[in-house]
Amino acid sequence: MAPRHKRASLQALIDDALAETPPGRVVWVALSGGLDSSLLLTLAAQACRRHPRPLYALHVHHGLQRAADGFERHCRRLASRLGVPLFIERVAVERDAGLGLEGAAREARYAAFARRVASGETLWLAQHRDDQAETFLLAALRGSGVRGLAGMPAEREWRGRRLVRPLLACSRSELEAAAARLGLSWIDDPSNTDESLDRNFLRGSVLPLLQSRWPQAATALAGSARLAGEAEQLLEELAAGDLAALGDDPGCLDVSALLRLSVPRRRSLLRHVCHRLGVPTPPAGRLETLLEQLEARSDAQVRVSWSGAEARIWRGQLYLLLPWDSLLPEWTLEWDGRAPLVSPWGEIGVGLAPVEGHPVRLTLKARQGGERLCLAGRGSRDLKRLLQEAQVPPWARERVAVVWHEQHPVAALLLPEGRWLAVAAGWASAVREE
Ligand SMILES: Nc1ncnc2c1ncn2[C@@H]1O[C@H](COP(=O)(O)OP(=O)(O)OP(=O)(O)O)[C@@H](O)[C@H]1O
Repeated sequence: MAPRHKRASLQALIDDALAETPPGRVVWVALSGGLDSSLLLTLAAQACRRHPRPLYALHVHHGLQRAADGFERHCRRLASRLGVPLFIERVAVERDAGLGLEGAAREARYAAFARRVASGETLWLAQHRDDQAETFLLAALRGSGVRGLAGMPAEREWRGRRLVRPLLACSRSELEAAAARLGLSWIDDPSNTDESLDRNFLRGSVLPLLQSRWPQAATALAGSARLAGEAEQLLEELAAGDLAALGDDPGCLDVSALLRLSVPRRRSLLRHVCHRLGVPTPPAGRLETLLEQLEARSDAQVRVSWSGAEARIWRGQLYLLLPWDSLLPEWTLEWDGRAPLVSPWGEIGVGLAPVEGHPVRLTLKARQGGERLCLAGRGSRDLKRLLQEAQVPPWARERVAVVWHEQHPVAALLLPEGRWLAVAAGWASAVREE
């Protein structure tokens, strides 16, 4: 959807957003029961009469406040009046996840969205311009760079789904006027007036004060968010180009090539690769530590971790990793070489069988040290040497499973990637082999 900066009727906005979804593809509306999403569902239902699409509403019941059942009742009434199938997802919000109650509720909500909305489908959210202005201010008050200041995109890919905010260009007062014209009812969330929460304080006290002096304040702040979004896109393009020049492998970057870039470009590239890999970006302090470590002696082994990810430097390469555990020394698994292999990190689609004859019983064990494999044309080889030859970094060697047939090691498999590192003579592996 091309971003709209000029005034357009609400109906035209919704029609445009709908036109982006091919006929037959499902559109979901995330319905909280508040004014904005009640209006969005109503307008979507009207638009779907003009341009038919399968339309569903999704309400997440957080169960956090007494009012929650009232939201659900309202959503049921509205959806049934509009003839839109409504799905209710009940979630348990993890209060102690260190995200604060609002953050934990958001996590639980998005997890519920991902459960219900299938890959390839579209989910509409009802945030509007004033929400965007608040998001911009919150980001500025945290000292964010352009990525944070860009606020919420009008649309984005999210885990294979499309997230769209068709009302992002509309002000709250436009939406209130439209809801009044349509005679809509909605439920006001009582927690929205609690100004101990930063967003509510901005909404209730700060923005009205700003607008009393600068009536266009919300429009201007949302406009700055849009410009920050464009700047961010340019930075992303630059980082993607830098990554391509470095070999296009986000998991492993050549440190000396990285050092030829300016410091801001290094920073931007590191954030970019974290995004590409789906690992959390390092907080500012950790990122600076990592940048300093890039200049450490090239033979030094470096490890910088942050919540949910870590970076290691080994032999002049920077690796960005999820903090995988090691295999426990006593770990063992029976396997027939054909069924999906259930590793401690999940199922892996690999296979192993004798070149001749029938599948046999195999046992996987954590590497103990001292294993030797008999390789075609090379004879008996120490697995440790083979791992060095395959350039398996030291931390990954803790995740090497050795496949045994009777008393003999016949293959070595890197988990959880499922990469074959060595396969003995007379055996054939399926999927990646090195
Ligand atoms: N419990 C929920 N179930 C489904 N969708 C939700 C829920 N809470 C929020 N959303 C979606 O996320 C958007 C932003 O949430 P936010 O909490 O800012 O809005 P709200 O003030 O609760 O609701 P509204 O935007 O409907 O007035 C909502 O517009 C709605 O599309």
